[in-house]
Formats: sequence, structure tokens, C-alpha cells
Amino acid sequence: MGEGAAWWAAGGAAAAAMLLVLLVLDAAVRGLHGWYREVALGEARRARLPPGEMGWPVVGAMWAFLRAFKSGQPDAFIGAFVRRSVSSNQFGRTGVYRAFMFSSPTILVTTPEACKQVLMDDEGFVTGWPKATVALIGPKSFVAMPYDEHRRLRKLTAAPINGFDALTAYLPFIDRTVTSSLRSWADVSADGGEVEFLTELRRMTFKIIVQIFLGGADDATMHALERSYTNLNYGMRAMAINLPGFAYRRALGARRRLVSVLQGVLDERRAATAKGFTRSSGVDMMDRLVEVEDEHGRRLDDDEIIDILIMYLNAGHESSGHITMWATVFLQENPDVFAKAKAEQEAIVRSIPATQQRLTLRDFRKMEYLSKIPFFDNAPNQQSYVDELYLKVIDETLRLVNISFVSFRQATKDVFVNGYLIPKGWKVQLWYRSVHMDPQVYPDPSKFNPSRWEGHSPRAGTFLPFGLGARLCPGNDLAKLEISVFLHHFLLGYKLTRTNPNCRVRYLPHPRPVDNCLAKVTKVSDEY
Ligand code: HEM
Repeated sequence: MGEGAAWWAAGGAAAAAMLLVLLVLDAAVRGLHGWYREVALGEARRARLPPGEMGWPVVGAMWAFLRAFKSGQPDAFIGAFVRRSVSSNQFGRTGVYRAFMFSSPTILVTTPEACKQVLMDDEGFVTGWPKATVALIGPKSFVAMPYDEHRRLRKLTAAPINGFDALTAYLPFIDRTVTSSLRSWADVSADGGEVEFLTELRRMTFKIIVQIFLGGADDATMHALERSYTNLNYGMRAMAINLPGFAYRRALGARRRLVSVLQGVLDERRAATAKGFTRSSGVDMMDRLVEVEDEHGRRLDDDEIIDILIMYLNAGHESSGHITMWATVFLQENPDVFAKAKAEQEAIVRSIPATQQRLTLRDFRKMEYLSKIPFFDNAPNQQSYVDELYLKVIDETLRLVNISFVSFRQATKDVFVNGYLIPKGWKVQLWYRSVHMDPQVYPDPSKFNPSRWEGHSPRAGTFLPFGLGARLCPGNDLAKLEISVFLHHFLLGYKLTRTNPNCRVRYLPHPRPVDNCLAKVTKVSDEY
């Protein structure tokens, strides 16, 4: 053997030894971390935990989570848990896994039945968002509120945004906002310009929610709120690193600005009331929150009102804006679906009397293909919601886009799911995305295929775009109405031409093309 070869052999042996040391060290650190997090459970309870591990201290599964989402393969994250569990030949597809995420030992729940069990068990589980998210949305908002307080304020705030009367009242404003937005984007495109379609849609849905919650706002307030919400959202699913240059730090700053703008609005309103002024725009959500008293006559403090408003204004525009964009993109990319949806809209327009200026809520209920909205005549949020849906274009979009891909709970007692223990005090993540992208539930799940819903009623727990149970989204019908109104006008008179049709999609905090869907919106018909 020559000198060079001996040198290589020695080097190779040293590298192998080093690798071995690293592997042993890695296994030892993981083992110790797992032991530290689980030892308090005792042997018997520990043996009942679902498959998985705590990983390295501090990071746990966060790297794997961020790597999967940032590399454009979000389903690879849960996929790895399922694969490991199945290939260990011990567990099969358990639907529950353990991991260390957002600084806490966590159980990941990924199948319809398991999600349903957790979501419907109000005694066993309370809300459990990571501390970093609570700090952004607000410790006095629904994300961290005690059970009874949540029930009371949810009842107060949900009825005025969903239900037949509320939606009938909002429809004319939504319709006007949609038509004027479409017209203005078409004007930009007619002059040779382009619009960031997603940014514009977020602005549009924001205008609607600000009208409902604050009775509208002047341009400066609108602008300040809008910009702050963009930064707040970018920090929402980022690592909670409070250092200059990090998204989370910018989000904390955005929250401070939101608090200050809303405090200003609240102060003005209180001052006007003290002087005996009444507003012409009628009662909005801020008024309701100012007026409400509990059974002891206690009113909400300003910081409570502001946190609830920050939460609602955020939840009430981000998701609707994104889903409207994706539904429009999917329709435009699928000419057959577009033609069918357009034919439905044309038929509805033909069916209304010539004297009727715009569609009524009842006309929207006729839209079997676009999406039938299940109004509950002032009794929103009943559990039957899930069974009553007609799921077509909008619902297929909700399934495929998975705008709220995960939601958070915490166990208040030991609970067994699929035969595995969720220990008291542990965090629980409900992976709505995994349910919607499961090929056993939805064959060929990555395909946009509204006809998969023809004659099909989803089994309970298999369709969770708005969650389920006590925390089912209170804005579900409003969101579907906004999206339907938009698609109605878009289908009848417009066309979307993307500048970068194959633009990369970013999945955090919400799935969106990185160019925010830069496009031309062209008017193609003057008839409507
Ligand atoms: C397409 C649009 C929307 C989607 C996909 C969506 C999705 C969701 C989901 C999945 C949850 C449940 C989270 C959990 O399980 O803890 C939720 C909760 C919530 N949503 Fe929506 N949402 C949408 C639109 C809206 C709108 C328009 C509003 C307001 C008007 C709204 C307000 C809320 C609020 C306040 C909660 C918290 C409920 C609670 O904790 O009791 N959302 N949403």
C-alpha cells in the first residue's frame, strides 16, 4: 500500500470514528431530553404514549417542521412520522404521534376520528396556542381565554356576524366593495399595469371586516392597520426569536401599533359618546363590546376589547383573502370547472326578476356548484353544519389550500385517543392539513377536483377547514358569502392572467405565491 493510500485509509477511519461518536452523542442527547420531558409521567403512563420522540432540546421537531414547509413539501413533515411509525412495524398508522414543538411536549393528531374526538371534548381539552402566538394575537383574546368567558363573548360576537339577518345586512356593502374593487383592478390592467392580486384581495376583505367591526375607518387608519397586519402574520408561524431583523420581532412591533391605533379609535368613540353624539352607521362590534356586561355588571376593559378586535380583524380578512385568490386561480386554471361554474351564475342571473338590482342571500343559496351556503337562520355554529354542506368549488379550494393547517389545544386531564395517552398538561396539535391531504380520505388529494363532492357527504371529522366544536370558526358563513359574491362577479365578467403562472408557493404563514399573484385582471364582458 502506498503512503497516499495509507493516509486516505487513516483519514477514512478517523471520519468513521467521528461519525460514530456524533451518532452516539446525538442518540444520547435525544434520549436524555426524552427522559427529562417524560420521566414525571411514570413508567406505566410513559408506556402508553404514542410513537415519536422529543428530539433535541429547544428545537425538537421545529427544524423538521420548518424545513418541510419552507422547502415546499409541507406534507413531508407529518409524512415522516407516519412512515417511521409504519416502518417500525410496531404501530401502523396510529394517527397520533409525540414530538417537542414550540417549547412544549406535544401530541400531533392527524386522522379524522382522532381530530373529531379532541375537538368535541371540551372537558378534556382547552385552547393551547404557543405562548409566542398568544403574545401576538393577545392574551385577552379567544386564543387564551378561560372556558366560561370564551362562551359568553363568543355568543355575543358570533351572532352579529353569521346568520341570515346579519349576512343579509352585510350583503349590499360586500357587493359594492367587490364590484368597485374589480372595476379598479381592470382599469389598472387596461392601462397596461398589473396588480398584486392577493394583496388587493386582502385589502378588499379587510375593508369589509373593518366595516363590520368598526363601522369603517378613514384611509390613514385603514392603511396603518393593514400594514401592521401583514407584519403580524409573517411573525405568526416564525421561530419566536425576539431579535432585530427577525420576523417575530417585527410582528411584536406590529402588534404594539395595532393596539395603539385601536386604542385611538376606542378613545374617540368614548369621547363622542360622552358628548352625546350618535353615529349614523349604526351599532358595530366595537359598540357591542363596549356595552356588554357580565352577570355581575362588569364591563370589558379596554385591553380586553382591543385584544378581541385584533383577533377578529385578523381572522376576518387573511383567510378569506387567500381563499378567494386560490379559488380564482384554480377556476382560471381549470377551464371545464370555470365553464360549469359560470353557467350556474348565468342561470341564476337569468332567474332573478328584472326589477331586482343585485343578488339576494336566497340567490346565493341556489349556487349548488360554486358552494351552497348553509344558513341557519340566526343560529350559526351548530354541529350539523358539517353534514349540511354542499361541497363544490369553494369547499374543494378550502380543502386543498389548507389555510389553517393546524390548530392548538392543551389536555386538562389524561385522555386516551386511538388507545394512546395524551397526558394532562401536554399540548395537542390538530393537523387539519393531514386530514384533507390523506389519500385514504381524498383520493389524489393534490388535485383540484370539485366533482369529488358530487353526491358525497363528508364523514364527520373529514372536512375541517373551519375546525369543529366549541371553537368552530364563527365567521364561516360570512367568509363563504364574501368568496361567493366575489366569484359570482368574477366569473360573469372578468379574466385573470398571471404574470408568473408557475411562481413558487410559500407555505408559511399561509400558502401563497411568492409574487402575491401578480396579474392582470381584464374585463371580458360588459353585459354584467
Ligand atoms: C376562509 C375563511 C376562513 C377560514 C378558513 C377560517 C378558519 C378557521 C379555523 C380553522 C378556526 C378554528 C381554529 C381552532 O380550531 O381553534 C377559526 C377560528 C376563528 N375564526 Fe375563522 N376562518 C375564516 C374566516 C373567518 C372570518 C371571516 C372571521 C370573522 C368574521 C373569522 C373569525 C374567527 C375567530 C374569531 C376564530 C376563533 C374562534 C374561537 O376560538 O372560538 N374567521 N377560523
